[in-house]
Amino acid sequence: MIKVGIVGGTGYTGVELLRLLAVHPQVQLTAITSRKEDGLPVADMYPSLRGRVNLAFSAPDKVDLTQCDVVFFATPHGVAMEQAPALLKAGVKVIDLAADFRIKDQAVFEKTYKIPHTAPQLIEEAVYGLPELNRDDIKAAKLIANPGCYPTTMQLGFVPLLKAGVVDAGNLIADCKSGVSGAGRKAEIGILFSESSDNFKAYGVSGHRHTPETVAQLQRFTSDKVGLIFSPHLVPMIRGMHSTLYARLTKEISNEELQALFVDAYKDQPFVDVMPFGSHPETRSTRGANMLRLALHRPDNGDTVVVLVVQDNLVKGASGQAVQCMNLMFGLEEGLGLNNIALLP
Ligand SMILES: NC(=O)C1=CN([C@@H]2O[C@H](COP(=O)(O)OP(=O)(O)OC[C@H]3O[C@@H](n4cnc5c(N)ncnc54)[C@H](OP(=O)(O)O)[C@@H]3O)[C@@H](O)[C@H]2O)C=CC1
Ligand SMILES: CC(=O)N[C@@H](CCC(=O)OP(=O)(O)O)C(=O)O
Repeated sequence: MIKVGIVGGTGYTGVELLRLLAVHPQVQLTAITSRKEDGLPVADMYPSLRGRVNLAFSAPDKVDLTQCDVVFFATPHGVAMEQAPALLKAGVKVIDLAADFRIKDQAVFEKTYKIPHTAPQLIEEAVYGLPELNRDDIKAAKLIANPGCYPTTMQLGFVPLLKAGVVDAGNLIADCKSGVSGAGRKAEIGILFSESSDNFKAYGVSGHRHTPETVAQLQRFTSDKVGLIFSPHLVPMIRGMHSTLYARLTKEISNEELQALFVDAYKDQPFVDVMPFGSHPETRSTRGANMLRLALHRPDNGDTVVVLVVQDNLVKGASGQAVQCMNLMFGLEEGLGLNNIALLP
């Protein structure tokens, strides 16, 4: 059994890890931290875990995380970088759901996140945890930088087009919508029910911290310079993300050939579903499931390809993806504990 620790067990991605790992056949939950809820039984806070998780939250300084085989950090940016060096030295694998190790250029990281990097020596060895594009490196990794939720949709939607060299890499557009749980479980005016329900707004259009992460990753798949306009929106639902991606075609290509690029790219990927050309994927078809679903369109058979991508921001966009990485790191079947079907309706 793999002994698992979770730092930040009370947040949305933390409790989503608990939901997935409580029924994972190869996992023994060993330590779950919270600074505010030290001593509180996990199931008292989350009754859906009654009878499934018998641990209590512990303050981070009261648990010895080196007894774990792997520690997930479901914490704000800047926490994992403080603790990862000692854990790795003790032979513990680390999966960070935050951005501490996602960006290889330290100066870009510090400018984007406005915090100094305290473990720059680990940036190079960290592996970007997107299994569909990095599977072999993840298998050998000791430190995983789990991708952001928006970047997961943008990469899996754009990469087959970039790899094939059929679009203008310098003018990619991503119009994305996230459910409110994407902002985490915290008291903030903008995510109060009365502010975010019956309302719809863009944010971060002049610059969002997921742009540098996404551009750097997309750049690996083309020799042309990548340019990306990314417009995130907050949509009044709890879970779910819908990204509408636009790219200008630069080569003669039929719709069948376009579709074949995606079918080929993802035919062996259990957690990416390429729908028939012209479909309209819904966020609820991924709710609670580790699944990213996409479909291609070509309006009026013109020179723009539109890729519609949906996922659950907390599962394929965060905790499910992290468990997928854990399975690969420990030589387990990639889908272990991740094969449930989305809730419908
Ligand atoms: N929500 C989403 O859809 C996604 C989130 N992410 C990323 O995952 C990470 C977690 O997000 P989310 O679950 O939404 O966040 P939340 O705000 O919901 O939860 C944060 C958790 O971290 C703990 N925590 C906060 N500060 C510290 C600290 N200094 N040391 C130790 N623990 C701390 C909190 O508990 P306590 O204060 O009691 O210690 C809490 O359990 C973030 O980096 C986020 O960007 C990535 C993809 C998607
Ligand atoms: C709705 C909402 O607020 N979403 C978050 C993204 C959540 C996520 O993936 O972010 P990290 O890079 O922080 O891990 C945001 O836009 O900041």
